Amino acid sequence: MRRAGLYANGRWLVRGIDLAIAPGEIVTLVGPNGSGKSTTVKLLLGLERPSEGQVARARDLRVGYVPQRLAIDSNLPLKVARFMRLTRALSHSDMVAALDETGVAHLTEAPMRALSGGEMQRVLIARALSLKPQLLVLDEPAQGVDMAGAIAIYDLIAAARQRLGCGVLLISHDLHLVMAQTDRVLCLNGHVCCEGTPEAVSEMPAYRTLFGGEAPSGLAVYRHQHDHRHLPDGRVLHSDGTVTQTCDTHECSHHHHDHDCAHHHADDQQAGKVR
Ligand SMILES: Nc1ncnc2c1ncn2[C@@H]1O[C@H](COP(=O)(O)OP(=O)(O)OP(=O)(O)O)[C@@H](O)[C@H]1O
Repeated sequence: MRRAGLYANGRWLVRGIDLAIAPGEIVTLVGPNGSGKSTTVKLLLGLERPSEGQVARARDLRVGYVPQRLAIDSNLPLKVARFMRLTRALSHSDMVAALDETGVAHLTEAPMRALSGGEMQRVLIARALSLKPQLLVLDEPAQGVDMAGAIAIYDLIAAARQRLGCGVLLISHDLHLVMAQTDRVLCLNGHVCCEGTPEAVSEMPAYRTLFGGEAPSGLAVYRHQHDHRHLPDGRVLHSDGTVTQTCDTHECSHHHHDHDCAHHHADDQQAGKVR
């Protein structure tokens, strides 16, 4: 989406949102309550029409969506197997494979209302994955799940991304946990207030102002080595000995942060964006 905004009930809910998700990329939206994360997702999925700007999706894009919560009538005797096939035809073996991928194949015959919070999330993710989505959208998938469970959920999302090569858009409040599995973070507060790799964003003043004490100080998620360093004259020395004028990473090249990109370019090499 380009410069997308939504105006409703006399105010802008979000404005000026630039967001693109590449196949195989995990993008996470973080931001305080009411900052427009769900609204951004609705715009992206076409559930809301932008009041300004553009939103475009690939034609016939298969989107797997994991909603924030599911209202199930607790009196309804709905089994997991039935729930998985409620809205679309799915062979038994595909259903079991999807449940197996998220570690809940043993619950196929269990009633939905008996599931724990973590099991419910895994069933919802399995249902989204059974579509073989090209884009997987998850609204707080580890909500109400303890820390070990949340880490496991983010790990299985990363594994699914690897297997399917799908793009992933996550909404999350688990700043520390989700960041280890994220290529790029957008911090929202009605607009995109900062953006970049998790390491870069966690150090940005705008992010730290928004999240205050909640913000992890210096993330322990340095998954990749710095592969280049900035020479005193501003040029960039790469690990293979070549020298270029700029680091030319995504986060350094395309936008308007008032930060010095030299400090914020840790790991775009993984995403194939360097040079
Ligand atoms: N259809 C709508 N009409 C008017 N206002 C809306 C509508 N949908 C959401 N809002 C308002 O827009 C703002 C952003 O809401 P949104 O749900 O996108 O935030 P969020 O970042 O997802 O919040 P949370 O973390 O609490 O889920 C809120 O103030 C909300 O009350």
